[in-house]
Amino acid sequence: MVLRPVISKLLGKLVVLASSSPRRLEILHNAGLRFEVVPSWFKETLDKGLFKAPYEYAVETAKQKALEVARRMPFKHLKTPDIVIGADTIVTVDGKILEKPVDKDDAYRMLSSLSGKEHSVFTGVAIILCHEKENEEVDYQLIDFYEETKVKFADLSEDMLWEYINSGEPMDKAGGYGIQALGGMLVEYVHGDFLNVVGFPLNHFCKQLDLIYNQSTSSTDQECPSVHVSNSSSHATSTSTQPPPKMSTQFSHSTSSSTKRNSEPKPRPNSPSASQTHHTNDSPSFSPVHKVMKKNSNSEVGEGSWMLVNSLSKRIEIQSAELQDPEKATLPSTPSRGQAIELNVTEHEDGELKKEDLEQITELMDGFKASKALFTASELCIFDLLQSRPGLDAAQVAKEIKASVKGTERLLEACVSLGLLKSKDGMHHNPLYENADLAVRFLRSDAPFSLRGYIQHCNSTVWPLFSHLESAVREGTNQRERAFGKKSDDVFQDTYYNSQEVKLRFMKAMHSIAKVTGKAVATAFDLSNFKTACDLGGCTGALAYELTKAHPGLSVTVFDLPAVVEMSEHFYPQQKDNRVSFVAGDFFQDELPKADLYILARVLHDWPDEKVHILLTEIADAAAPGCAVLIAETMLDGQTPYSALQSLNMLVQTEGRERTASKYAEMLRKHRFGKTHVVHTKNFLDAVISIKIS
Ligand SMILES: Cc1cn([C@H]2C[C@H](O)[C@@H](COP(=O)(O)OP(=O)(O)OP(=O)(O)O)O2)c(=O)[nH]c1=O
Repeated sequence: MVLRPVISKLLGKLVVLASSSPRRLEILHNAGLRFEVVPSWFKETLDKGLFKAPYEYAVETAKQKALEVARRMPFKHLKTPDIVIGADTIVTVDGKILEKPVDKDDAYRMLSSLSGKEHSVFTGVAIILCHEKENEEVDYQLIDFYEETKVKFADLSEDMLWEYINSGEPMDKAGGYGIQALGGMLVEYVHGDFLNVVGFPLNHFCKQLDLIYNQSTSSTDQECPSVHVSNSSSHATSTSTQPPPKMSTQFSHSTSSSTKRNSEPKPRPNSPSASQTHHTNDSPSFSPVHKVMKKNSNSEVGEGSWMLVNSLSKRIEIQSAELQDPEKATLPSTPSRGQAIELNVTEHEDGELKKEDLEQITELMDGFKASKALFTASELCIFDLLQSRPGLDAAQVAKEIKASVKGTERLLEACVSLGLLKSKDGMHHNPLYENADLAVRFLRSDAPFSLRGYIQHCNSTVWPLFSHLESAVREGTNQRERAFGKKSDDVFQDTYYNSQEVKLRFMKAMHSIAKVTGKAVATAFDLSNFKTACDLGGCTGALAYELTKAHPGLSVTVFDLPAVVEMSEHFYPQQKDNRVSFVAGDFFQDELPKADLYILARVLHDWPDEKVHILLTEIADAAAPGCAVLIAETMLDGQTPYSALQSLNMLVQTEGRERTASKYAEMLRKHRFGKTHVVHTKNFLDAVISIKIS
């Protein structure tokens, strides 16, 4: 069994499947592979128009899914994987690419277009071998391929179609069907790898692994070998980049155009055959990144390695530079950035820009309008009004909120466009409004996870501060004096010791975030070894109550400023959990309560490094060996806008910043904490725990 010899090569390696597909997980698990699952955050929005053949889109998407995880893990998970596997499955018919249907009508459209026809299913696969070097630089070896399987559907009646669609099965599957389940009833024949249709071409994958681990001339443990051109039924073109002088990053790259498994390899009309690829050494290749395949001087076609010069490698060069140290990453010269930026905007032959080309930039430019529409609707209590009285029209809403009909109408329509409200035709086509699911769950005041407090804080405090962002960038300081006329070196003394209304509003904001994130943080790690915890800056106790709920043997002391503690019972008047107590104090001034576990949730990001070290020194002095620190923050990962924008937020509001997990680990190490682990909770916050060593 070709996989058996390969498995032994993979044992002891950290293999990561960058996929949320249960089918892919099952296929690889059943084949005996042991791996971790880290779903990719890559948004599958590559412009299909940039690709000459459908499978190239699948291969590029698979690459980007795998690359995103390979880059993120050192930050988010504090570990570099050895191998990351990404995959993308698409269905093509009549030259169109069918991905997962967006709704039932889309599924109907897809399945109707497949009825009675033979179509192709392509799965692109990317394998990234990560070689971490002693100086923590990471060499990536990129191998990708695709597999095509032909599938023929029977003629499908309308009843059959809708019965299948209403089963719900189509919704998370490319082409809107699952051949391995009910969808099998639609299929007359399959030519090629069945598992490839389900989502992962296992056999082709095994052959690639065999090439990498059993046939390469040098072990992958030492350096990146070029992948040999295989003479099996697949054609493969091996290319490698000359590592850029300052980076040790190397890429070898093979794209194999697979033919049907049991047939003689033969070029197909819509895909490059090996000879075609070799001969097109200067035509723009099919990837959205305009690769120019240049044959280097001494290599013969098909034998040697090809010099791959493209903004893809430049873009990955930017990324691997970030891996070293985000603070020091310097982007290469503008041309490659220019190329990287042009990826999303294509000039068509006649020079006009198509709407979808501008969507991304328009969304960014309009983002602030969407936020302000949400904040305004929340301030005007529109979500609470429509929760108690759904089905009001604009005039009725305007009357209740004492606003103009004209303005209320515009605001309501904007909220509908943002998915916050729903509308349906009333009398004389007069729209009637009600809360959408998002509003019901997060925007009404009495929702269990209401974010209304945080939204009020954003509208009243963050928004005015962000309007001075340019000054904050120029000066490197928060903008409280410009926005509120108050010079404050201590945000909390200022917030908590001025008007009661400001103090309460801020606490409501912190409370709403803690309510939404509390359970994820409280359950991120097994805390059964700890009996007492001290939640420093624990505010209303929202996290403390989640901790005692999740860990029956744990008692939690919330340690916060006197002005906060006196207000905390306002948030839990009926609370009778005697394992949560409140102690007033200032963690920079006063002695910390003794505890086995010290918790810092959204605290350290408020302070500059030097203040963080003062606090960690206090904790290290109070904590005996074996005690722990649990930090809950959004970890900078160079990928998601949320953490980067949060760091801007800290710039305008405080003297603090967001940090990477590895930065927190490094700061903790200086205070004799080690064995640091991080969990990405898929919520606003990630959690880091570290044990006192001495
Ligand atoms: C055609 C076909 C697709 N599929 C599934 C496989 C994939 O899960 C899905 C195609 O969508 P993909 O985007 O390839 O994968 P995914 O979104 O499920 O997971 P991820 O992106 O995180 O890797 O369709 C079937 O399960 N059966 C089928 O017959």
